[in-house]
Amino acid sequence: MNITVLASVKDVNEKIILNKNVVVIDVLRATSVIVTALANRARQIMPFESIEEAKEHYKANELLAILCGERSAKIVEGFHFGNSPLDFIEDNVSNKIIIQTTSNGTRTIKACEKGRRIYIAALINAKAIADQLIKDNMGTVIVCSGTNDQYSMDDAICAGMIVSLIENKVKISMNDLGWAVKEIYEHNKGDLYSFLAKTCSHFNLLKQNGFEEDLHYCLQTNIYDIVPVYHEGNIRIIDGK
Ligand SMILES: O=C(O)[C@H](CS(=O)(=O)O)OP(=O)(O)O
Ligand SMILES: [Mg+2]
Repeated sequence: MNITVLASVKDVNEKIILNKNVVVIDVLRATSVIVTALANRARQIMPFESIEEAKEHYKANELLAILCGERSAKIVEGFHFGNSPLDFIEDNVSNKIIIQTTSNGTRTIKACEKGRRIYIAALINAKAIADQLIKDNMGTVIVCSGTNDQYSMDDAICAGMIVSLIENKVKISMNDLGWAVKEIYEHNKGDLYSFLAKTCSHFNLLKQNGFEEDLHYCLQTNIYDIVPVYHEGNIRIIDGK
C-alpha cells in the first residue's frame, strides 16, 4: 500500500489527493469532536470553513441542529458549543445535526473534498481507521491539519500511530514524512501527554487556556471503533460501525 503523509492543510492539492483515499486528522480538537459526537449518536456533522456559512446553514435546520466551533480556541459568540469534545455527550447531541466550524480541522476537510473517500481520524478512533485503510488497500493520503498552516505534533503522532498499525499488518511504501511520524509515534507512545507537553505549542496553548481535561481526553487511543466518512457536505459513520 502506498501512503503519503502531509504536514498541514497547506500541502493539500488536487493532484495529490485525486483518486486517493484521504484521512483528515485534527487531534486538537476538531476531529476528536467529530468522532465523539458521532459515537454519541449525533445524526451527522456538517463542517464549514466560515462562521457565516455555518450560521446560514443553522437557520435552515434550526429545529434539528446545533452550532459548534471556535476561533482562537474560544467558543464563537452565539454558538451552542465550542470545540471541547467533552461537551459532545449523548444528552447534548443525540439525533442532532452538528454544524461545525473551527480554525483548522473543518478547513482541512473542505480542502480534501476531491479525494476518493474522506475519512475522519483522531487518536480516539485510530485503530478503526487503520483497519479500514487495510481493508480498502488503496493509495492513501493522510493529511495532518496542522495549526495555522504549520506542522503540529498532535496530528503528527496520530498519523504515526495509524501508519504504525498498518505497517504491522501489510507492506507499505511511504514518503519520508510518513516514516518520520511513525518513528516519532513509536518512540513516544508510552507517554504521549509528556511528549506533547514538551514539543507541541498548540497543546500548551490549550493548557494555558484551561482545556486540560480536553487534552487528557483527546490523547486516549482507540476508545471508539467507528469510521466517520465525509461525503457531499456531511460526515456520517459507515457500515453502521
Ligand atoms: O480549538 C482548537 O483546538 C483549534 C483552535 S486554534 O488552533 O487555537 O485556533 O482548532 P482546530 O480546528 O480544532 O485545530
Ligand atoms: Mg488542531
